[in-house]
Amino acid sequence: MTEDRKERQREKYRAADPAEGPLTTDQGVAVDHTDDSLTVGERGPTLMEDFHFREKLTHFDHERIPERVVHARGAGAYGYFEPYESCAEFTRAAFLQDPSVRTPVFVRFSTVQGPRGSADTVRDVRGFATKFYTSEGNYDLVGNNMPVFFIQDGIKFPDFVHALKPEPHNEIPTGASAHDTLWDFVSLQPETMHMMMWLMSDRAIPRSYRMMQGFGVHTFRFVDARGRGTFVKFHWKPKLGVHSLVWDEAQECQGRDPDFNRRDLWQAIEAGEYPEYELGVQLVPEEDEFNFDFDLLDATKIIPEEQVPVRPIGHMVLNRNPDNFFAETEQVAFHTANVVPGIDFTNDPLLQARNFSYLDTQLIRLGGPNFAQLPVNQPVVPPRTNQRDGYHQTAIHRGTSYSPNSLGGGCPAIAGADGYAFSHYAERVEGHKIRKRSESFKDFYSQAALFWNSMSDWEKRHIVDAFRFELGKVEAVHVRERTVEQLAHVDYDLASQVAQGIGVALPEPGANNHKPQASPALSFDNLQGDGSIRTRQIAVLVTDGVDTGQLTQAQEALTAQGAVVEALAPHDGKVRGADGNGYAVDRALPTVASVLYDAVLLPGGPTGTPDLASDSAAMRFVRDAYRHGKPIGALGSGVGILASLEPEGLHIASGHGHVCADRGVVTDATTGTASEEFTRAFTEAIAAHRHWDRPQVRC
Ligand code: HEM
Repeated sequence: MTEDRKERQREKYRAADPAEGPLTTDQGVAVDHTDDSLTVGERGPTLMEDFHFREKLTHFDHERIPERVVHARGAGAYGYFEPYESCAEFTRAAFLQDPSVRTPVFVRFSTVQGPRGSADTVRDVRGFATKFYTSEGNYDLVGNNMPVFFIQDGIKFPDFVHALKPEPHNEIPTGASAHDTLWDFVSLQPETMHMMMWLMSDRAIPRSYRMMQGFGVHTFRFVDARGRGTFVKFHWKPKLGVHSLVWDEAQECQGRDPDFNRRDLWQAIEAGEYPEYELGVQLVPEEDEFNFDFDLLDATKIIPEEQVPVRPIGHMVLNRNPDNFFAETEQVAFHTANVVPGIDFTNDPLLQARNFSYLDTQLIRLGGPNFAQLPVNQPVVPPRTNQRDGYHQTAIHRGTSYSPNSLGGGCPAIAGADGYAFSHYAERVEGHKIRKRSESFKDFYSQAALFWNSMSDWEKRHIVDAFRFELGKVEAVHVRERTVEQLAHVDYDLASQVAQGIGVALPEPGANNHKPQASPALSFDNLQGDGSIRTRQIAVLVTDGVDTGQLTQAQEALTAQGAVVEALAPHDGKVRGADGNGYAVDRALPTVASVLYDAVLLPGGPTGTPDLASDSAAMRFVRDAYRHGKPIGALGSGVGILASLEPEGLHIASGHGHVCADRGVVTDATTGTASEEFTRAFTEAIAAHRHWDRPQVRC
């Protein structure tokens, strides 16, 4: 660990500088003792007059606030956003005008269903909420890692969330969607089908917050300086590519490291590997509003990228971890209605509901109307409002607080219509007051089918497995059957495979008359990123007798490319290399597992590495890495360890050359060095992330 990192480690535990003075009460009175309460004699009762004791306990008793009603578990980071060029052509938003202007941001990633203390790697949507502290006030882009939503109208949100959340009688399951009430709702509300396809895909188990997309979901509106509107959909794309876990691994991760995604984000930023995302927009001129076979106001629909390409307009870098989780990540308050001049709403009924809901819920979650004064929520431009008083008011306002006002300038002036002020887009609307879903919202299956058709074979396999897992946990047989009937409207083959897995009758082919269209941009195969292996976690399994020269060579080659290499051994401390020298172990095998790493390397040694082959944790590590499609490298006698798993079905290519590579397993049994050829082949295997076409292993 570098000195700089060590210092940062120390810094995060440092409460206050002792040189600044002693411990005090809330009133600033110095305390002489904080470990024993004031009692009558050594064994007597505690005295009421111990104000330090009472204050300390009282404050502790009031430390909790309500968690978010959804998206309770999250992780946040600060950073900045820079546009690539001026976007004046379609928006007047100040932070999108000048490439030399950096706008500070705070981002919170989250899961939706589980409580604050639930595990990270559950099957769920991930929130991706960004607060831009712009020169014209705060703009919040409150998105998810999936571009569509479950419902079309926000009035269904309480119903949907009640169905999704743990069931009311026993509060089970935590952080999971595999239960009766959710699937009951889903099977009765077919507008959910498109989103359920996304939720059953690997998008719902991202490898890292740094490796997932983000979407604004709704169609918003850009407004230029002349007041002209353009429809816009927002996309975040991670520089490292889009990568996911596999379900079996995600489940094990929930136990091995419930903080897996949170830790990953934190550690990458601490290591200076700053997550980076490109912001892209799909732009639709207002006159083209009705040129699509779906409604732009329907949040259960995407605009296929092949139809309207995503135009990159800027990038965001996250480069600072918060200092205090509660103060920043917990108290941050995002709101879809926090917009700035140049960005406006559309009549999407889901968006309209959100524009009410966030502020409303934050009034209770953050205890009153003054939470915009919390440091993480404060705009960089000083607010000048007529809002006064209320719980937790920290400002000392002077003067009057009403308008119009003639008594001495106590009230801020109103910016002119041609000033920088926000003025709502002057959309013309008219109609009768009715409760009715638009006919243009009623195609529930075409885009669910589009998503399915866009998947590669391995993605389809994972989706079928996910449906089988989830519905297999549903007790009510009629709910299973009804869901399969819905799936038959999406794709009959999909429905049949699911039906077979969950033991229900095959449905009649659905009235499915959508054209077999695909959008290649939706497949993981086309979202691989820049092909680098930066920040990938590589485990090297070592034991006494290892060839330290070969090990160091491989380690240096991988770290030079930005990968993080950790040596794991059956015990902590050091292993004795074949040359007699000690080699430092990073972690003991019993404390870790393959699910916490992206790839594994087995170096060899002149006398072989028999200890490893007989270590059950090490062998399980290799087996799991193989099952989960992870890259595996082996050198010299390390290849023998892999070979010992061949009877279980693990496949190793054999060839005439030194280096053999097949479906992410890269070996070189003939040499004692990590040659350039080996390193290149292993690096390519890691960059591909996973290798799904391997034969199954028996274990
Ligand atoms: C496109 C659909 C939606 C997306 C992308 C979305 C996204 C998010 C995200 C990312 C958060 C977490 C914010 C944070 O990190 O603090 C959140 C929280 C929340 N969402 Fe949504 N949401 C959607 C739909 C809705 C709807 C329809 C409603 C209600 C009508 C709603 C109500 C809430 C509430 C009440 C919270 C908790 C906010 C807080 O306590 O600060 N959401 N949502």
